[in-house]
Amino acid sequence: MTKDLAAHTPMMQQYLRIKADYPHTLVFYRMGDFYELFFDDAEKASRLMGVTLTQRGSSNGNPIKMAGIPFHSVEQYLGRLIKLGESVAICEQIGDPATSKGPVERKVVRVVTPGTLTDSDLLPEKSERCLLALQIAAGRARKQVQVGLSWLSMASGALKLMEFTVDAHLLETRLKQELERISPAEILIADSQLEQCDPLLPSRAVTVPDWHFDQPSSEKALLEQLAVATLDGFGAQGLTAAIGAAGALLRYAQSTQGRGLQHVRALTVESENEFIGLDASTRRNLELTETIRAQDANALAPTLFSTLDHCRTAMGSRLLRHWLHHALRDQKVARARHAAINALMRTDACSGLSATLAAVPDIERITTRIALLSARPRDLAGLRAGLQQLSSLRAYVAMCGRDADAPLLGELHEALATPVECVDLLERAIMLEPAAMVRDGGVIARGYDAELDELRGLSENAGQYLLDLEARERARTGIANLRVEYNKVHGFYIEVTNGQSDKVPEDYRRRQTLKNAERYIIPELKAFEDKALSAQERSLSREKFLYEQLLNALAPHIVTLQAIAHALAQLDTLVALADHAARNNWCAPQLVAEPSIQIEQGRHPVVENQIERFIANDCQLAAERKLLLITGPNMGGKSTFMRQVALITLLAYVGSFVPAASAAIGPIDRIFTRIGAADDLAGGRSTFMVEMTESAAILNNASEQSLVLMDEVGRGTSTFDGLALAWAIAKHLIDVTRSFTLFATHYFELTQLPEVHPSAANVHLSAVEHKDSIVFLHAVQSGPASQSYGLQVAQLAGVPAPVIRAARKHLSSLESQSMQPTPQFDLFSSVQYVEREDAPQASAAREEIDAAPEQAPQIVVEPDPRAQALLQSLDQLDPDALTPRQALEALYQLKQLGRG
Ligand SMILES: Nc1ncnc2c1ncn2[C@@H]1O[C@H](COP(=O)(O)OP(=O)(O)OP(=O)(O)O)[C@@H](O)[C@H]1O
Repeated sequence: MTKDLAAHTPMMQQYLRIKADYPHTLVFYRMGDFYELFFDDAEKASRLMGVTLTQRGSSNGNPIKMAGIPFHSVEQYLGRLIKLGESVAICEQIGDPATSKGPVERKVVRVVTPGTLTDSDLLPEKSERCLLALQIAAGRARKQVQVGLSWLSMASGALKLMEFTVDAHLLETRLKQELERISPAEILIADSQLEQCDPLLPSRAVTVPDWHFDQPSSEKALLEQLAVATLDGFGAQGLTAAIGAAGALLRYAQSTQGRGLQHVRALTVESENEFIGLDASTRRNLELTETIRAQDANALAPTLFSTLDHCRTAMGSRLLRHWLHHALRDQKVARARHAAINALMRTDACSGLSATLAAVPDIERITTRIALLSARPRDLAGLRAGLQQLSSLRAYVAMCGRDADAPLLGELHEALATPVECVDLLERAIMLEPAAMVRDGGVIARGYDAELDELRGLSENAGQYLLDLEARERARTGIANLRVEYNKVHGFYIEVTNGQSDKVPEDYRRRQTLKNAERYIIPELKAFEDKALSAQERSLSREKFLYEQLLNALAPHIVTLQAIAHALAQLDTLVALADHAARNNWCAPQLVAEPSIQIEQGRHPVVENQIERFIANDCQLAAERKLLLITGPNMGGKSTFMRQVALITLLAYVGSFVPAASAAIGPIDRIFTRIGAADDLAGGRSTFMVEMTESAAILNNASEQSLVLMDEVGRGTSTFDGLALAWAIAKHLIDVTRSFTLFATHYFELTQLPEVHPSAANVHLSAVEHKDSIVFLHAVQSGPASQSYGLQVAQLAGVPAPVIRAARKHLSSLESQSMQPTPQFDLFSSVQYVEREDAPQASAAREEIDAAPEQAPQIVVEPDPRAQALLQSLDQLDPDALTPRQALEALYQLKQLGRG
């Protein structure tokens, strides 16, 4: 279409020339009050936005397909397109239609892309949207690759680099892990890397020419951007691949904004081992910020983030989300946060802080918009209001004894000093309640600029002036019905009816003759007209000028404002964590040097708020006890227990208090989970394949300081294969990786492992059978479980009675062939029930103890008449219907029954 430009209308020629620079981007082409899209863009837009596809004449003999949207609703359409991963180039009229020959000059003023958003209407409030550039190079050693990453949150100005070397066959897993952590909204790669990278990336990447990744020019661009002479101060020396990526990233980011990025002033280099490693599936399994079933209706179910997010500012919520995904291995950082939370909880500063923080707007994003000159008047009024809260926030922080016990609060106190000059400027310059748009006027405060005040005075006082003039002229001429008026065509005039025209003075000059009247002008009125007519226009343009000047005057404060925003975010997050800890009775964890995960009375941070009575459980792991084999019935609480241990460990390193009576956690480098059995049909991997891939990653990467959760490994294949694999995996974790491991299984054979491996121990989740049903006690007890209660659980789940009956029949026939038991049945065959005086959950609960392994498998069920009578009596009791006295009597009766 573009080949033969001359054959098109001049307007289409202009469009096609612009479109040629944005072949993969939808071009919103401004035509008066509309943005219009043409040709393929029009078709795509009509499909994606549901707008009508029409035609706009023809060009070069072909009809021009067109779709248009009104300019005032552009944000709404942009929002929809960005959500779908599209980018949009906004092309405005920049020439003056009055003086243009041919089509008005147009230019793309910005490109809106998913990874470079800064508009408050398009950005999610509580999460970051970042742009990431990626470069893969050959590693120094054979079969190794070097990966350079650079990412930028345009909305906050945070620019980061990371570089790592990895064996080529582990590239995919490793890259996925980082991408899941960083979660970029848009990825940039070099043209020549598309083929290699495409299968590794979660979404389609944007490609740019290879030379954009050129290292020397990228380094130069980075030095210029950061206004420094060397990158050494940031620890970025020698990160060639990552620096190349940063260069491409900055170039792209600048081109989308159509201007420099004056808010990108610092660089952070992240190292591979800085954070507690969480791979992609672990982040999901632990439901940190998304539920496992994020795609379906359960998306609204609570996550760790949604449970903890009592933040009062969006900055705090974003930081909390970041902390949950970036727990630092360094215990010092977490300890400082624990101390700050402790100090906040000691006083009643929290409620005052919460209330004050609620009045603070998103200073981080406003600062970015100031830097990009896109801040709106209400952004500035909000910023002013937020900064005015700083002194009272500081006073609350001071109440918490910031120095000795909680140096972090001391640092925040310092960072929250009011930037007096900046606040003063905003107070003087911006009206108390400014208009939404500068173009509407009513933004700059009175007294800020004498010229503006005068112009405003002129247009505001025009009415009074005209009345005064009318009165004066009536008196001077004696014409009682003389009127001073205005119309658009003739401007101001003095109207005198025909009967009075002989009284008209010399200095009146005729402007217009009507049937019954004459209209005149006098020099004074003419002078006023010149001034007044243009006053409003001039006052609007003066305001616009002053506003731009104001944004420039705020530029030197950007770094300070960013620091304040960061301090506010930290304070808000700490207050939210303190608040949650106080409300839910969480404790301060101890981070210790010894290998240990010792949790007393631990709870699941999310589930404890979901159900009425959560049973707390201990977890004891140490150098000499590193693997717990967890058995127990389905629905018994195994997964919940394992997850809660992982979450408590992670929360301790995030710097939060934890849901437990006490917790002592040693150094942790990674947390791995192999939980659930999800098919990866889209990725072409079966349940078992996913299970084994995840297990392989764990066995290859876990260390002595890793925490590993293994849930029913091996169940995706045949019983014997599964058992054999589970056995071998558990042994490897005990002997080779020596990681802290929670290993839930239904294979009874595995419960023998502790006999040969003293660093392994058996625990189980208890349950009791009652009539044909089952009561889960959810308590973790030592020793292996004895029974699966699979049929009872199936019955609870609504499996039809005939199926349950058939299963029961089949089960007994299998059990009677106990000479050749399958391992699965072994688990439930060598049990006997005995009654124990100290059973903790209920006097009628039958505790299981396992028979010695060498005993022949047999089922010895001794129906205990006392227990049955007790259960029956308990069953008949309705606690809600009893008076206290009746309850006491019932208790005596039960006691009596128990004695037999
Ligand atoms: N400690 C607890 N206190 C109270 N309720 C609990 C506790 N742990 C788990 N539950 C409840 O029991 C249900 C089942 O727990 P969970 O999924 O952990 O069992 P499971 O043993 O892993 O089951 P399966 O073997 O079928 O996967 C949970 O949904 C929760 O409501």
